[in-house]
Amino acid sequence: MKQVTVKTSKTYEVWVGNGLLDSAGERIRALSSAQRVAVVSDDTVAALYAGRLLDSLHRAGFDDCSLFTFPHGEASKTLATAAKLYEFFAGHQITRGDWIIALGGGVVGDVTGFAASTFLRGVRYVQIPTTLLAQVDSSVGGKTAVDLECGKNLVGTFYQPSLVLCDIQLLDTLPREIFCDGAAEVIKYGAIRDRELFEMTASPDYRKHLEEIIHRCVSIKRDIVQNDEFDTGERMLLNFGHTLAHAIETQSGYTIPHGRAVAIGMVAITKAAAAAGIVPQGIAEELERACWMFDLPTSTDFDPSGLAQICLGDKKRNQNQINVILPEQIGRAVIHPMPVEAFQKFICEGCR
Ligand SMILES: NC(=O)c1ccc[n+]([C@@H]2O[C@H](COP(=O)([O-])OP(=O)(O)OC[C@H]3O[C@@H](n4cnc5c(N)ncnc54)[C@H](O)[C@@H]3O)[C@@H](O)[C@H]2O)c1
Ligand SMILES: O=C(O)C(=O)C[C@@H](O)[C@H](O)[C@H](O)COP(=O)(O)O
Ligand SMILES: [Zn+2]
Repeated sequence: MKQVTVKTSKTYEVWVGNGLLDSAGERIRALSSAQRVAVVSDDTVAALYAGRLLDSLHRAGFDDCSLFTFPHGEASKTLATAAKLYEFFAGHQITRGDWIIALGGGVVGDVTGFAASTFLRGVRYVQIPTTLLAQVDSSVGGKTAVDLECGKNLVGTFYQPSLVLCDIQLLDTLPREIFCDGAAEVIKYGAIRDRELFEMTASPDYRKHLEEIIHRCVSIKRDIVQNDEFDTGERMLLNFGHTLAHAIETQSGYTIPHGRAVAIGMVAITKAAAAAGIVPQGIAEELERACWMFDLPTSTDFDPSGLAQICLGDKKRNQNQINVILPEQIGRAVIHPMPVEAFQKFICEGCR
């Protein structure tokens, strides 16, 4: 079992290990005198794990627990789902003293966090991430969001969870492609901060090192988010590959999963930067090889000028400048500001 303490506007623990789902009730009870708990999940995850979570909550004396589920997938990460959550919380008389639990992947975590941050202007919530992606990345750091048709995560808040429980055993039921989506974010963490992690990712006995890998990613995220909770500087490094990824997801009508889009985004932006002479040759190929180990795609057929246009609506643009994250080497990334016109040319020429 490993533990990471995150000290931001809220201080909280992230636990990484086996068996955390069944002890969730007592761990939450140690922090909370809530009378009511609302659990939010998607249909797939609820069928697998909600029963065990509810049993654990009841054992810990939470007698008034309710469960809301929505259809799985990115298409549910919307204001419409958030609105249903508000009605559900109100209908179950959730108060500011009660707690909300997000049980699921990044979609459940992001939309539940968003609803928790806005319902009654803030109800405490716990993240119990059930995908690799959610355990290494989305459950920590307090970015919450919903998508708009025209762009990814365009509505959201910064609202830290009160506890994060990463139960590695829950990953046993993940289909391989969904596990591999998470590997894209692990590759990102290695590429921006930790060459050893990057190499560990590429090792054949990857699964044996999951606790160590999740712990390393969460620790990197903790360090970055503690320095820049509100994404005005260093935190932008966590966006390596993401501006393009978000454009790809949007262009696909959210049918291309986030992890796959991030894999394409990291490789494409690094290739474009190498072609422009901004980063050394060879890094994109190293990234590409790491992605291929997880059958992650590394290129797209979408028209680059259309993608560049969508990129300009994402969060890394500030007036006439856009911040592009680039790896100078595996293990070290930098924020490279570009004028908007130069960025469009950079994407159109570099991503063909
Ligand atoms: N807030 C952040 O910092 C942050 C960071 C990274 C990604 N994200 C967001 O996370 C989302 C992607 O998350 P994701 O990849 O977890 O997708 P997801 O939540 O859609 O989960 C993927 C699929 O796996 C299923 N699933 C989840 N856990 C399972 C389990 N244990 N066993 C079997 N099936 C399971 C789900 O039902 C779903 O169909 C995107 O919306 C992305 O923008 C947010
Ligand atoms: O926590 C962060 O900061 C990240 O950028 C992590 C990303 O992996 C994640 O996909 C995040 O949701 C992207 O944020 P956005 O602000 O670019 O929407
Ligand atoms: Zn991401």
